[in-house]
Amino acid sequence: MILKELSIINYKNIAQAELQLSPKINCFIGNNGMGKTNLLDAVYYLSFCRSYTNPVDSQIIKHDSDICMLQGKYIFEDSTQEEIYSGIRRRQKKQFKRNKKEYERLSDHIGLIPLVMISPADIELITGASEGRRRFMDIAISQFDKEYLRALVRYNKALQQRNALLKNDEDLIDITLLELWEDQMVEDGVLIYNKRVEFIMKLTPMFNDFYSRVSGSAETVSFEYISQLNDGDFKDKMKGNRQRDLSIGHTTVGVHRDELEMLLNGFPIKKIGSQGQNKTYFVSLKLAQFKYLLDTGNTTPILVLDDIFDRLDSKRVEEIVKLVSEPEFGQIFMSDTNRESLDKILDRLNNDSHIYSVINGEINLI
Ligand SMILES: Nc1ncnc2c1ncn2[C@@H]1O[C@H](COP(=O)(O)OP(=O)(O)OP(=O)(O)O)[C@@H](O)[C@H]1O
Repeated sequence: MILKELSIINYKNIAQAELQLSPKINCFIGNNGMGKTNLLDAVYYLSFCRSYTNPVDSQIIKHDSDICMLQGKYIFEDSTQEEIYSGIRRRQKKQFKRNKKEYERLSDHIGLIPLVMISPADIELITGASEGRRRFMDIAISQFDKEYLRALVRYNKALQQRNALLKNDEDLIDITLLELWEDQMVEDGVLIYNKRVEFIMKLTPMFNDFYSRVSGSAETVSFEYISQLNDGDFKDKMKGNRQRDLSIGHTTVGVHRDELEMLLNGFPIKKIGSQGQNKTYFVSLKLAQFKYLLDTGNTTPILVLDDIFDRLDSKRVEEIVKLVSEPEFGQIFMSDTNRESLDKILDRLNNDSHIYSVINGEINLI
């Protein structure tokens, strides 16, 4: 599937843009702070109903405006078209429409326009808290598995409710209600766990393959899915921890505590990775996510590469360029600050490409 036309009004510093996009490569060039990431973020928004960089909708509306609008026209492999619209007003519920019809739930949209974004902010996957690594799994799986997304929404709600009960005085807690939320958490938690196990199992060889191709096999990498559900029954654990949870005031067992341990040459990459190795790691992880989505879904996802070549040596850049120019990669959006380096990359890609300049939020085809 490709994004054929994109219209933007008041998205961050982009006051207005109307773009007819290339089905293959779209490059956005400009100096720092000009709006390249904002443009790529708008493309991301139309897939996920939220910004990649800022979860607060009111902050994505251009500073001096009250309304922001995004519209994308997509064409699928079987020639069907989808028109996706989002309107965001300050202090109002956002509108999100598919072919002029408003979604009842935003989660219904997730997966329709699969997309993988690779950005410098992904360093958080390595250096940040475990929440970011769980979100990586959740976003990746939710794009092709509605059952997973629904279970995740129910699990999080049940967790919130259980935690709210646990904050009460122990004598005042309604145990029947507590058990009700626990049963819900167990039912959905087991489903989430099983799907995460399967996802990681299939993702691992793809990740290893990408990493060794990009790095020229210079390092060995791995990751491990760590969950309290790896051993023992979740229901028993939940019951066994109840007294402890009551005294602490929150739930200490469940898939909301899962972790993805990332290793480089057998050591935690968080502690020993160089900037280039970290970048190679998360780029390979995201490329593996792309491949997984491609193999699982029924349309080629959009790939968005925000400023990813910085801090990589020329050999690694060349390998990534070679990889994404393979036919299985479909439409690509990328940004860079340097026209010369981008030209070299495009020469090698030898593809149908559009190059745009981005200056203070104005976007023009060069
Ligand atoms: N809601 C908003 N309204 C107006 N401008 C905004 C808003 N949010 C962010 N900006 C502006 O957008 C600019 C940042 O744009 P962006 O992150 O896209 O830059 P970039 O071209 O990717 O730069 P870099 O090369 O440094 O990554 C900043 O000048 C910032 O002030």
